[in-house]
Amino acid sequence: MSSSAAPAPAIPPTAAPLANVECADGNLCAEQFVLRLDTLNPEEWAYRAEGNANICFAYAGADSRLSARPSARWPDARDEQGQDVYDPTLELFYRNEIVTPLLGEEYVSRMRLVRLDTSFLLSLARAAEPLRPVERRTKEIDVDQPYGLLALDHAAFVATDAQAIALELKPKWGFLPDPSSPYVHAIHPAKLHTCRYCMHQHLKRKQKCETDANTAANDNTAGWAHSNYCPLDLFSGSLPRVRRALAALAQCPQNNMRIWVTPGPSTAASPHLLGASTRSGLLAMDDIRLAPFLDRFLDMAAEILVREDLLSRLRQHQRQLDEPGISTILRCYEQLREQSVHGVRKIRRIGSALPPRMPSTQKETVHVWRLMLENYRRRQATAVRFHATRSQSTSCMTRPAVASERAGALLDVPDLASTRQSTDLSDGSDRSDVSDNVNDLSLASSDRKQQRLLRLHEYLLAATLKDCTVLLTIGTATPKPTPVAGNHYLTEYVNACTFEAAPSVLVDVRSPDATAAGARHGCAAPLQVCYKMNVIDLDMKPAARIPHYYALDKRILAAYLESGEKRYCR
Ligand SMILES: O=P(O)(O)O[C@@H]1[C@@H](OP(=O)(O)O)[C@H](OP(=O)(O)O)[C@H](O)[C@H](OP(=O)(O)O)[C@H]1OP(=O)(O)O
Ligand SMILES: Nc1ncnc2c1ncn2[C@@H]1O[C@H](COP(=O)(O)OP(=O)(O)OP(=O)(O)O)[C@@H](O)[C@H]1O
Repeated sequence: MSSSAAPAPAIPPTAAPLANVECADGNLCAEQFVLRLDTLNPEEWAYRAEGNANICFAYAGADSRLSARPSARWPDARDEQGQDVYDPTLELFYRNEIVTPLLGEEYVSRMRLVRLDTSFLLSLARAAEPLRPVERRTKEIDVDQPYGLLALDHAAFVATDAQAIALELKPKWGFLPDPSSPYVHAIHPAKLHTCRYCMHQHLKRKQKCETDANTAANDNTAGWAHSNYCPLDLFSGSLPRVRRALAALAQCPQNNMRIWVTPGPSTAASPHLLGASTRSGLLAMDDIRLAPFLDRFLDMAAEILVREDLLSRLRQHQRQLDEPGISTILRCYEQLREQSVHGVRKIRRIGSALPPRMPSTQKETVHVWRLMLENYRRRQATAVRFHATRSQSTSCMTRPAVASERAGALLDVPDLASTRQSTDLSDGSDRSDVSDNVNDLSLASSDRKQQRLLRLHEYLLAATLKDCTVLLTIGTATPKPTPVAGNHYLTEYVNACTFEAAPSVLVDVRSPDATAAGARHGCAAPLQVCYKMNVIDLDMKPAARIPHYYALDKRILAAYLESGEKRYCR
């Protein structure tokens, strides 16, 4: 049990969007984000789930007025040789200012920082340990984290008692590289027809075999099932293909699909959706209680995924931000690191200058991210204009001519592609380190090194989008958000979020597919459902991970080529 000195600030129910407020020194003010929870009681928080970097606890207190259950999450101890210092204010900045504008406020809900203390975290860690997946227990929960992130529970409806089933999807990489990209020569031909996920399956299988061999398992492929899921199906926008993707995931979910159930009072329609009253929580895909309604549920989910724009946005940004490919980005990274070493003394002399090297302070990081977004958007706008012009006037252009014109029009960037092989990328002597300043990093700048920095950050943003998770929560009743009364310490947060971002939408699933599914289950009438979709796990990926990405990419490709499979994902 912990208590902090300051009282909880009131959050008005219609709070203005949580802006990133900068202090006079230009850094982000942590206090602007912080929600002080005076009475954090470990007994009110139950272990929910964890990933590779974060652990999530859900509110499980007895206060029935709080029908929404916010979840607190924070990263566990990280192992990036000190390069990866977790800065929660920076994480919120990144989420609010960089990711949200691309994915849309309707899909990314706001979070608050909460002060945590070690005794609270120790209690949670102790209670969670037996519930944690065995394979994750090699990492300890970091009980020294000063802050956690408070989020709405996206697997449930807020401030209502509506029954809900939540489909958690980790879609991964939804694109193949563009064959007309100016960077295509740096991309292995196999990657033009087989997607990253499908290739990765071979490496995962190999790694599983190696682990089992080390642990002397009898059958070294026991427990491993090769997934038939292809992200290109999920991202295709075509109902049958999306449904096929969900079916493949349901058959072999790996870490890409989970189903959560929130029980609630029965309604006339709910038995069709829920099938059984289930204790709140995770349902195994082979749980017998899931069987009666799984097909129908996935039919509805597929329909909603096709109607909503989220996957299409994710795919578009993944692909465009990833365009140079990891080999090119690795070269940028190496060059920028060299410049960091050579340029640092000169940079200090010019005070507020932002050099074309890896940012080393929060202020520089914020600045680079903002410029990256601006640069990216400008390039997108140029691409749209270019394509519009081309469709009017280039009917007799040859494809290579189009490609090079496109590169010229799109890439105010380095031509990273052509410099990749040249000595320029490994040239660490930098006059420009002295002359570049914050303003010089404007979009019109043709400075290659600055552009490398921005493209590297684009790649890191792509990495976030390639690893995020989508929660689609479906209920049969229309949730009616009502303010929560009372003095519980979470009340204000729940109320603020309920009114800021209660995105539940009523949808009438009347497609032939849904009706057919209804008929199969003895429910021919179309079912009215409400749903909400949210993206979670939008963590910033550290630049220090670039060499790992490169090494992993090589291992994935090698395992795929070694398998002899030749897959054509579309
Ligand atoms: O590189 P990948 O594609 O294997 O992705 C990693 C994920 O592995 P997956 O292939 O989905 O099983 C990995 O997931 P698991 O731990 O395998 O469930 C993490 O999501 C990791 O990100 P982070 O360490 O949490 O920041 C992910 O790392 P990033 O690539 O997002 O940095
Ligand atoms: N706001 C939320 N509502 C409901 N569940 C959540 C929420 N945030 C996190 N979770 C649950 O906690 C799990 C772990 O959180 P998260 O995905 O952020 O961790 P991670 O370490 O970043 O994951 P990964 O290894 O995939 O990168 C999620 O898979 C999800 O089940």
